[in-house]
Amino acid sequence: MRTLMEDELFPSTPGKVKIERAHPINRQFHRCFASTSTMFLWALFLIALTASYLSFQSFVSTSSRLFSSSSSSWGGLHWERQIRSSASPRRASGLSVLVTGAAGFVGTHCSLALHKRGDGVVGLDNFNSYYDPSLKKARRSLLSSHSIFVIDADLNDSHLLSKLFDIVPFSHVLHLAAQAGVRYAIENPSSYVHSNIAGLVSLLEAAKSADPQPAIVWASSSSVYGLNEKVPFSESDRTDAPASLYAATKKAGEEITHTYNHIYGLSITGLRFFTVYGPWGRPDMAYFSFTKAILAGKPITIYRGRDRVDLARDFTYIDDIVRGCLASLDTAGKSSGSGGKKRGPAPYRIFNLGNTSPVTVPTLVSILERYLKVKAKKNVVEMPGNGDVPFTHANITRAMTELGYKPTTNLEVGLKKFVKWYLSYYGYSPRGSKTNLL
Ligand SMILES: O=C(O)[C@H]1O[C@H](OP(=O)(O)OP(=O)(O)OC[C@H]2O[C@@H](n3ccc(=O)[nH]c3=O)[C@H](O)[C@@H]2O)[C@H](O)[C@@H](O)[C@H]1O
Repeated sequence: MRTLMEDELFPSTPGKVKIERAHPINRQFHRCFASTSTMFLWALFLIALTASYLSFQSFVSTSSRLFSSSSSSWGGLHWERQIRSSASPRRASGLSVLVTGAAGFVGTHCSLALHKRGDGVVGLDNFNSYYDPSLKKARRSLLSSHSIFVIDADLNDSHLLSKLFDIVPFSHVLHLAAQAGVRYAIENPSSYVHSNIAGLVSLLEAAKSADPQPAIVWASSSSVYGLNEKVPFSESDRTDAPASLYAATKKAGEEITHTYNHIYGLSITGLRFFTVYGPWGRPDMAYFSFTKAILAGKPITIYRGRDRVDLARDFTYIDDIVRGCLASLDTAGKSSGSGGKKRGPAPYRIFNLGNTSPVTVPTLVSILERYLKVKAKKNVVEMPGNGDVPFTHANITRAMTELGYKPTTNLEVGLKKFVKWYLSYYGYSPRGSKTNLL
């Protein structure tokens, strides 16, 4: 449909317009008027373009503020000096590693282990409020007491990432930053897209353009096996039936990293973690939230599968996972490209990092009851259809062969260490009297 303005400017039938001989001054006036109105239209167009750009920018910065608990600030000579110093290895042929999600559970443990053996480590974390940020800040204090610098910024800040790779020729990235949690995806699906898809691509873009390109080791998840019924789960099993959006974004991550390996020659290692637990763990996970509730005398909800079958997980202790992560970094193989250009093929690997001995959820609860010396108030309900899977069980043959991975901590021993940490961190005295509530 033609608009009024079009009709005014471009008459449909020439015969409709009476052509008058105009006076020269009149003609000039008309020409001038015509060019002024064209300029006016262009000006309008440019204003509209600028306005939409500015509103897009403000949308981007608003959403990144929404996803991050604090506005990040970075830059300056002092800041760059801190980054360089933290990234410098203290041993010959040491690695220089950017750890994303460094104030997270696995990120903190890996950063400490890398630093301990003399590698350089720079951390990145957006300190979002998915779970208590004060725990993340406490982990950061632990890291800074070992001179490990953690930048407070979001993965989607591409300016920051490219600046970081300009300042430091990182040999490796250990990418652990993610929106975790299987069931929370029902409540906040976009947070999974923001971190696990957009954030991942933002990181890979920066890494592929870096010179040198780092090797990437990153956290996928056992959840990619979804409704797979073949046990134990092997890396070659099908992973095209995810049960949650979390699982789907991790599976997408495996495909996305594959394209960056294929097009740009980035060395990629994806690690499928199996329900990792331990000291400094995640408060949203069952072993942690059950501990809090049991000590507070509150009931816990235990999910049960179809036909009253108990759910089971291949719970894997944090120290075993850390060894698997470091072995992955050590054996990663170099990226083949530089500055965005592929120069040859690069490794693409996927490993299960599990414990190979699933334990049921009621057994987990009974171990906690024993260590906490408190009986749990149990509320057993049928597993809701919110993304959970009935069981997980890792085949770790590939990780054993190629990484020398060998888990050594069973759930009994691992939970004992967790409970000891929990009681001391949250201020419970040895005799059981609380000095500081959660
Ligand atoms: O391996 C993974 O890739 C994932 O592991 C972890 O997921 P899950 O294995 O689901 O761990 P977690 O929540 O501790 O529930 C454990 C069991 O307790 C059951 N469960 C849970 C809560 C509850 O209230 N009741 C209950 O019975 C529940 O049904 C389940 O059977 C990570 O959170 C996830 O980020 C991802 O890394």
